[in-house]
Amino acid sequence: MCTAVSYHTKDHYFGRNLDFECSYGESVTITPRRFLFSLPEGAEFRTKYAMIGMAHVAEGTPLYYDVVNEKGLAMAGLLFAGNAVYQKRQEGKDNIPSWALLPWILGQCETVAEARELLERIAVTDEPFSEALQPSPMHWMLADAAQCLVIEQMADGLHLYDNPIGVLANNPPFPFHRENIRQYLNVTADPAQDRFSGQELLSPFSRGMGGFGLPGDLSSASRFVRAAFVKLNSRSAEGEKESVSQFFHILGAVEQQRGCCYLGEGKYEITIYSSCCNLEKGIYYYKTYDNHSITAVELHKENLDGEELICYPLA
Ligand SMILES: C[C@H](CCC(=O)NCCS(=O)(=O)O)[C@H]1CC[C@H]2[C@@H]3CC[C@@H]4C[C@H](O)CC[C@]4(C)[C@H]3C[C@H](O)[C@]12C
Repeated sequence: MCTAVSYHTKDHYFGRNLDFECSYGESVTITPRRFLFSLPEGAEFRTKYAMIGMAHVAEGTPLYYDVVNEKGLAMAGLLFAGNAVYQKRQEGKDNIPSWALLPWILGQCETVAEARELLERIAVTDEPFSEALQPSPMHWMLADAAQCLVIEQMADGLHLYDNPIGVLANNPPFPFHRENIRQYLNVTADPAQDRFSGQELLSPFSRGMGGFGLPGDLSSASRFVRAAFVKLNSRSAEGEKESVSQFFHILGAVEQQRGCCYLGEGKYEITIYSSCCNLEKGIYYYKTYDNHSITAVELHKENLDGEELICYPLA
């Protein structure tokens, strides 16, 4: 499971929890401008914008999980098992394998609006990165300071959904989450009132009872609602420190503690890392399951016109 969030104070923030039973060997990875990506069938593309995010680097290629570019456009991939159906190569389309979608979009777009145009011409193909790295079934959240979009490549085509809530989890498809959240309209951060009898017969015995009914479990439908409630009610000061701190608290509302989600064979799903990126400043903050100190890597402190990927192993 995973949860992605976009959040605004004075600046704009984007990040995610990566929930899984094992790590793939990832590092904070900076791709400089004009980096060459090789695609199947001898195709290739060169990026225009530098980017920073969490990636597994294979054969010199960054395979991003979540990433932001120097223009403040951010994107994250979340598992979408059984619903993602990638396409065969198509004549007259930009054939982009699922593993290359993030750098394809962030390498050349400044905004969600620009990305939308690229996506009209794209076929997200089922070509694997390698024999060992087969395509993961994913859907994606894409955001800039102004907009948020969900991208789902399914059997019936490519779907783009405006996402004013600015949250994404896993299955089912986004329209389910958009409907499901409407069941929670009565949940409030305000003190509970006796709507039950309508005559002040009953009174709350605790603070927080206005939130009664907010789902507490780890299913993706529940994480979507809980992350949305916490994010939409979130109050923090405008500064960088307060905003980043608050952002990690939003993600903390949907984090996974080892033991609570059993997968069989002695395996448990946990929040492997949580990330938060300042879109304006290009700073990538993260913490891991066993290191709760926040580590930051700054895009603009690196040479973005270099040739090589820059990788920071996780602290
Ligand atoms: C497992 C993670 C999602 C966690 C998640 O969402 N868990 C919900 C489970 S549930 O939905 O609740 O059941 C996802 C998120 C990003 C993925 C990598 C993306 C690049 C690359 C793409 C290649 O094609 C295959 C290898 C590759 C390294 C990928 C491995 C793996 O797939 C990663 C880490």
